[in-house]
Amino acid sequence: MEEVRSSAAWVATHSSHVTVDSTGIERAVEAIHGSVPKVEWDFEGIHFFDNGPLTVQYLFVLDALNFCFWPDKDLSYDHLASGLKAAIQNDKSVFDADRLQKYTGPQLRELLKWPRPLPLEDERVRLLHEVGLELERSFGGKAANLVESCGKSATSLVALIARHFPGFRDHSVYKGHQVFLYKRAQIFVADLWGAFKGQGYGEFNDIGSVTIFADYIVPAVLRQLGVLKYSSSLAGTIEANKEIGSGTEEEVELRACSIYAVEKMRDLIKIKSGKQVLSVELDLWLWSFGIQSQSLLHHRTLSIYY
Ligand SMILES: Nc1nc2c(c(CN[C@H]3C=C[C@H](O)[C@@H]3O)cn2[C@@H]2O[C@H](COP(=O)(O)O)[C@@H](O)[C@H]2O)c(=O)[nH]1
Repeated sequence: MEEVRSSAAWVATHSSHVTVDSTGIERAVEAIHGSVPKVEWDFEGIHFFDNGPLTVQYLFVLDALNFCFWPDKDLSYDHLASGLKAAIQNDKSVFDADRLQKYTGPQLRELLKWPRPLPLEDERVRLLHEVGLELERSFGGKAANLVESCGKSATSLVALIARHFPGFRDHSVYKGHQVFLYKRAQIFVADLWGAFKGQGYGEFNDIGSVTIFADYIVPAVLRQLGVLKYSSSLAGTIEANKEIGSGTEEEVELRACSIYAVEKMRDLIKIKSGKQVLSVELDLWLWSFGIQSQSLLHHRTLSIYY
C-alpha cells in the first residue's frame, strides 16, 4: 500500500484540477476535536455474517461487484450487500467457485431481486466468472484460503489479489506516472477487519497501512468539508452531472487527492491529539456521513473499480 500512498501524493503535488486545502484539513480536524467519530461496521445491518469462511466468500463476491451504482438512481451499495446476503442465507452454495463461473446477467439480477439490468451488468458478470475461475484454480475455490495465505498482512493480501484477479487492478497512468488506488482490494481487507472485529480472518498486523477507498462518495464529502477544492471547470462538470472519463486527469486527481488528503488529516490528528487513527476508521466515518447526506453531488465515471 506504500505504492498507493506515494503515488497519490505524487498526483496531489502535480494536480491541475483538484487542490488539497490545508486550512480545510485544519478545520475538519478541529471540528471532530482530534478524534474520529466511531462508526460501527455494518451500521446499516445489511451484511451477511456467520463468523466463518462463508462470510469471507460473501465479502469477496461483494467487493468484486462493489462499484458504479449511480447510473441507476434507485440502486445503491445497500441493495448489493443485502441482496447477496439474502441469496447466501437462502442457499449456502450460491457463491461456490463453480457456480460463480456460470452466472448470467439475468441470473445475477434475479439473485439481487433487481427488476432491470444492472449498471455495467456484463462487466459484473465477467468479474464474477473471473473470481470463480481463479479461486478454483489457485485457492481451492475458497476466498478463505486466499486470506489465510497472507499471514495476517493486509499489504500481502492486496498484492495477492491484484496479482491473481485482473479486475481488482485499480491503477491509472497520470501525467506519465503509474498511480495505484486499489479501492476494491483494500475495502475487502477493511470489510474482513470490520466484520471479524480484527480477529480470525479479520486479523491484520498492518491494518494501519490501508488507505481510504477512493470511490465517488468520499471526494464529495471532502469537498463539502472544504478539504478539497475543485477548479471551476471541474466543479461545473460535476454540478451539471456530466460524466468524467475513466483515467482522465480529473478523475485520477479526484481519487488520488482524496487518499492524500485523508492521510494528511491522519497526520494532523496525530500531531494535535497524539492519537494514531486508522484511515479505515476515517473512511467509514466520511462514507457514512456522505451516504446520509441528501444533497451530495458526486462525480460520475463509468468504472469497474469503484
Ligand atoms: N470509501 C468507501 N466507499 C464505499 C464503501 C462502501 C460500503 N462499505 C460498507 C461495508 C461495511 C460497512 O457498513 C461499510 O459502510 C461502498 N462504497 C462505495 O460507495 C459508492 C456507493 O455509493 P451509493 O451509490 O450511494 O450506494 C460506490 O463507489 C461504492 O463502491 C466504504 O465503506 N467506503
